[in-house]
Amino acid sequence: AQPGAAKPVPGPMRDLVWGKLNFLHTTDTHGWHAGHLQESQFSADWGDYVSFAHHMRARADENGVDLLLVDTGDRVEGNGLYDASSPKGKYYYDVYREQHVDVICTGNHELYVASTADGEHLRTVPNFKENYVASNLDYIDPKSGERMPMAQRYRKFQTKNQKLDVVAFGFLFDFTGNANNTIVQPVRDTVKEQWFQDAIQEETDVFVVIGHVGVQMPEFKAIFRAIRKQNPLTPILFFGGHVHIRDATSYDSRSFAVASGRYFETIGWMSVDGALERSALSKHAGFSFHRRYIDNNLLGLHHHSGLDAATFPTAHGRNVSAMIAAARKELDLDYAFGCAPKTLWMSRAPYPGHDSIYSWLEREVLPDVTANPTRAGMPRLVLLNTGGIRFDIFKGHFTRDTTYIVSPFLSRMTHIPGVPYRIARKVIKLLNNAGKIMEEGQVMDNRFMASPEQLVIHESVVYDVPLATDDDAGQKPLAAEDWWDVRPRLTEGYTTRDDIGDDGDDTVHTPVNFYVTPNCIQAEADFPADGEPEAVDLVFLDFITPWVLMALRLLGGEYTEKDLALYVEGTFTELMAGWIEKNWPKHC
Ligand SMILES: O=c1ccn([C@@H]2O[C@H](COP(=O)(O)O)[C@@H](O)[C@H]2O)c(=O)[nH]1
Repeated sequence: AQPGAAKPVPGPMRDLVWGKLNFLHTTDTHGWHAGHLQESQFSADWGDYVSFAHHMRARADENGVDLLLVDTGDRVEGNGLYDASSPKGKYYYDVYREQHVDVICTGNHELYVASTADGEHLRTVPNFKENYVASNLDYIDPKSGERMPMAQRYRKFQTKNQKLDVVAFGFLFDFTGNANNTIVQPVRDTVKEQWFQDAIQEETDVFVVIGHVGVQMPEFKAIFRAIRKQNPLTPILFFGGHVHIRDATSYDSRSFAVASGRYFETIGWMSVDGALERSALSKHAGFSFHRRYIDNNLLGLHHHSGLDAATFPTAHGRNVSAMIAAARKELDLDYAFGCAPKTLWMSRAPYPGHDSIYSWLEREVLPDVTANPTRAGMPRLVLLNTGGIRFDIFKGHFTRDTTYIVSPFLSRMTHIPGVPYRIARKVIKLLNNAGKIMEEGQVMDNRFMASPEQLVIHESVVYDVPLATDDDAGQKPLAAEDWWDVRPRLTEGYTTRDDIGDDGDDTVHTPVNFYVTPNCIQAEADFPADGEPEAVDLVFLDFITPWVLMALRLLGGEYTEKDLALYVEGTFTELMAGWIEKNWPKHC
C-alpha cells in the first residue's frame, strides 16, 4: 500500500474456492493503481496486486491447476496518477505493465480522446504483445491513414500446468463516442465475420470472452449465442465490466460471467472445476463455477494467499509500490486546494439534499464558476451531466488527486446565447427522461449522460440503518457501543446480490444506501428577482452537446454546433478546483 494509506480493518471473510482453471480479474481501474488512500477497505495498490498474483500463481503451480489474469479495460481517466501528468499517463503505462496479464482488452475510456487511443496502441498493446486482444476494434494510423486491428482479433494459447487449450476474445460494447482514430464495429456484425466463425471452430477446451461489456448487456449474449451454436458442450467463461458493479450470471449451465466492479476496489475471482479436457466432454459431465469479489486491501490479500505482513510483499511488488509513490510525489498529488467541510456523496445520499455532491455543485459551484462579465445582465441556465462527476468528496483535504478523482475529463462549459426561456427551461426535463431522445434516423440514449452505476440500478436501495456520517467516510469499523452492537462488528461496504446469490463478496459488510440520480442537474444564475426572463444563456458541459441540441430541436429551437461558443475559459475540472481554492478553508 502507499505511504499514508488507510489501514484495513478485519472483518468476517469468505474464502476463495479453487478449481482446475482459476482467474483474477480487474476492470475499470481508471488510474486508481495507487489504491484508495482514504478508504481502508480498498487501500492496496498495484504493487500489492503484483505480489498477490505471484503467490496465487505459485499456489496454482503447487496444486497442478492454472491461474490466469484478465483485465477488461477502462484503465485510464479518473485518478491523478493518470490524469495529473502532462501528457496524461506519463507514469501509468510503466506502472501498469508490471503486472503480468494473460488476456487484456480495451475500454471506452481508452478511446474518447485521440491521444489516449494512440497511447493504447503505441504503448499498452506492445507492452502486452500477444496477450492484448481486440476483436471488434480498429485503429487508424495517424501518418498513413491506414486502418488496422487495434491488436490481434483473438488469442489461442495453452495453460501452463494442465496444457488446456484456450481460445480468448476481447470485445468492447457498441460504443459510439470514440475519437476518429478508432473504429468500433458493432458486436452483432463482428460475430458474423469469417475470422470469428473460423475462430469458434478451433479445437479448444474452453472459450474465454473478455469484454468491456456489462454481463447483462446484449453484446455478451450475442457472443454467447454465436459460440454456443457451434459448440454445444464447451465451457464459455465471460469477464465483463463497464457498468462499475460487481455482478455475475450464467447464460446456461456451461457458461459463467463475472464483472468485477470499479476503481480497483475489487479483484474478481472466478474458478471452474470439472473435466475440462475436450476429450472428456460429454453432455452428462457438468462443470462447477465459483465467483468471489475480493475487497482490495492488504488484510484480504494476506488472508487469501495464506501469508502475513512479513511474508506477503515480493521484491517486485515493493518496487511497483515504490514506482507509484515516486510518481505521486512527482505529480504533487497530495497538494491540498482546500479542506472539504463535509462529505459529499454521489449516490449514498439523496439528491437533492445537503449531502449530495450534485446539490453542492448546483447551489454553490455552477452559478459561481460560470460568471461571465461579457454576458452581464443575461440570466443563465447551467447544465451538467451527472456522469461527469466520478467519485465522492470525503471530508478533509481536497487535493490535486481528489480533483481528478472527482472530475477527470477535459470538458469545458459551452453555451448558446439568448435561448427563449420558454424553450430553454424544458431542456432539463427531456435530458432527464429515463429513455432515449429520438429524432428521425437518430436515437440517443439519455442514460449515457449519467454515471455508469446508474445505468443498471433503476431504483434507490435504502437500508434500515443510519446514513453514514462524515466520520464514517473512511469506512471505519462500527464502534461496539453502536446501536446494533448485538451484531458482529462489520464495516460498511459492498453487499452484492447477483444472479448466483448473495455470497459473492469476500468480506461480510453492512450495506450502504444507493440513491438514483438524474442524468443532468441544472443551476439557475442571475435570474430576475421577479418573474421569468424572456431569454437565457444556455450553458452546458460540451460533452452533452449532442443531447442538448437534439432536445432543443424537439422543443422547436433550431440550433446547430455553429451556434455554440465557449462560455468561460478553462476545463470544468480547473473551474471546480479554483472554486474550492477560493471558497473552502485552506487547512483542515
Ligand atoms: O468526457 C466524458 C466521458 C465520459 N463521461 C461519462 O462517463 C460515462 C462512461 O463511464 P464509464 O466509466 O465508461 O462507464 C458516460 O456515460 C458519461 O456519463 C463524461 O461525462 N464525460
